[in-house]
Amino acid sequence: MAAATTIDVSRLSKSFGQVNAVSDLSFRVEPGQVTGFLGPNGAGKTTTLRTLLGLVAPSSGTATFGGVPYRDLPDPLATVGTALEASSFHPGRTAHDHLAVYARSAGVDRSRVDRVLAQVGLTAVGKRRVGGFSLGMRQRLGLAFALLGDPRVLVLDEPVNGLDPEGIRWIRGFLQQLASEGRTVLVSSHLLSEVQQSVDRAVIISKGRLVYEGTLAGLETGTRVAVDAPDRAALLSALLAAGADVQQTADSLVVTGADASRVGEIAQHAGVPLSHLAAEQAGLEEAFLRLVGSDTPGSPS
Ligand SMILES: Nc1ncnc2c1ncn2[C@@H]1O[C@H](COP(=O)(O)OP(=O)(O)OP(=O)(O)O)[C@@H](O)[C@H]1O
Repeated sequence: MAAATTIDVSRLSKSFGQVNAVSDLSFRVEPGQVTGFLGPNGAGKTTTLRTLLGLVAPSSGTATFGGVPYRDLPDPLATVGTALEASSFHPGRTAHDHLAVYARSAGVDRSRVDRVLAQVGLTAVGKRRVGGFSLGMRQRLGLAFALLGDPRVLVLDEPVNGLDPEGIRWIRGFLQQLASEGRTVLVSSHLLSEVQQSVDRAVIISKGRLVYEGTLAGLETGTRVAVDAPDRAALLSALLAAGADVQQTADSLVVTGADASRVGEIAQHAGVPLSHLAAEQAGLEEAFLRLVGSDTPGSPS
């Protein structure tokens, strides 16, 4: 059995009535890296994370820590730290009290409270009521909460949401530090741009299904080829007949999923002389939007 420091999602499906929130989803998250769990709003990220943490029962499949469901972990707090909802703190309590109450009920040493407040940069405001905290401060408190049991695995739902640019810079270093200590760090976000500086690997889902798992660099190397011919219609039908994925722009045809030499070959085979053939690097954001579909809420159209 794999160690309880990996996250293993295997053939996971979850339906709410007619809605298939997650469909046959499989991926693995390894220690020592920050992994982004990405997809547009409604893609199924929260449902997956809630299933992983035993808060939602799967319709089928499993979501475990090295094969062990959350509820069966021998020492869950020392194994997994979670931050699922940044705003669910009682406004009348101080940050310190929140953590102290939780530490006591969980049997965590009280000295951890000051330690985690310092780790997330909240020492100076630890005695202030949470009701006056900004969203960014509540996000930091959520992270402190997740770290209380000094867990080997961190599952963080949208921790960057609401942070200002300085907060985003801070969390980047913070997450990388946790990963460099050998921890497993899974961070969800609906915006690639929010986390692209922070993550080493990405698991991308759309409409409940896996659309990409790998490094961000690998996502970026998806090349596209701009191609044109005096007889563009003949070129288009040759490419389509060869099964290429072709889009038409004002300037040329754009082929994805085939390299320039293959596109040249198709044209030559069809006897279509070319006027233009160039490989272009698709940008990260563009590759992401292509994977998740252009109906992403809030995405530039
Ligand atoms: N308890 C529920 N009852 C009914 N439908 C639900 C429930 N929870 C989630 N859904 C539906 O499942 C789908 C996936 O939702 P989910 O919250 O997992 O997506 P998400 O990727 O986390 O999105 P967001 O970033 O907006 O939280 C959506 O269509 C949502 O409306």
